[in-house]
Amino acid sequence: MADPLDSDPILEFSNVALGYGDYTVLRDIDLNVRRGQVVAMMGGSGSGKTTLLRGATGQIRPQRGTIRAFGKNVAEASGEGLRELRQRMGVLFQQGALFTDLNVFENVAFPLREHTRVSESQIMERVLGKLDAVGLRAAAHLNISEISGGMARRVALARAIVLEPELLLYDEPFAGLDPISLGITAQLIRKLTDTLGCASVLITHDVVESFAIADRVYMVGQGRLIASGTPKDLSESQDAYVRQFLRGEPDGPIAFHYPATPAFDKWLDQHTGRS
Ligand SMILES: Nc1ncnc2c1ncn2[C@@H]1O[C@H](COP(=O)(O)OP(=O)(O)OP(=O)(O)O)[C@@H](O)[C@H]1O
Repeated sequence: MADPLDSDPILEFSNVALGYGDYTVLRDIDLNVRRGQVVAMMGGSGSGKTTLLRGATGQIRPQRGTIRAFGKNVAEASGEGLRELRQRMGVLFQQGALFTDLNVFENVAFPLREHTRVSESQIMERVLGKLDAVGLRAAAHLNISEISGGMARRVALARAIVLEPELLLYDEPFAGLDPISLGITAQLIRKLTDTLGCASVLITHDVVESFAIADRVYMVGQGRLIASGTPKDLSESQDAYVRQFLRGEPDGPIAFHYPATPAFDKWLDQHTGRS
């Protein structure tokens, strides 16, 4: 197999700043994700992980720099171009919002019915194939109210991969899972990345599970990229932020207090009459 490092990046951030209005959440971000890789984006609460994901999908435009997906500038894509880019990405949100009025099979079939014109027999084959990949082939007929939270996560995963995306983006895939479901989900993400030959980006707090499957880890904090490398590189890092995060220590450079912003100062002025 070709070395994935020789291939063009599927997702690439070059000197990117991202934020909302005139508030910059993250600056100077350089990262890339290649075919076959599982990449974990880590950082404390509010450090900007979801903001990175929004940048990758084109939901927000960078304040500076360039974000490319499949070689195309995401910020310049609109209309049909953006739809096409998004079809090549499977996004799995934390609340995998399944349609409760559809059964498991129809939930997974939904993107195929919506975006393709494949025949019913092909839909049957593809949907059962994807449900099989997540271990839920025999749950196809169940209603959403009849499945557990962990199973719902896997149904959402089957739905995210049914169009065979080249890039899978997961927002907190391990949040709220019991230890067994957590391990299963992590191994599933690794296996699907390998068998589909896609790339997976995980936004996560979970050090143990993501380090077990990631090829590369990016850690954000204090408004920038704090560290990047293999899980081993990060485990051996002497950086105080990285060490505090990995060890879950309460004391260190990761601030407990949410930082004051110009928007907060303005709000406070308006509400206290402070000038
Ligand atoms: N739509 C928005 N408008 C303005 N500010 C926002 C918006 N969404 C997020 N932010 C701010 O951006 C910063 C980063 O938020 P983000 O959701 O990216 O963090 P996160 O690392 O994903 O956090 P968590 O792990 O707690 O989900 C926070 O300060 C947040 O208040």
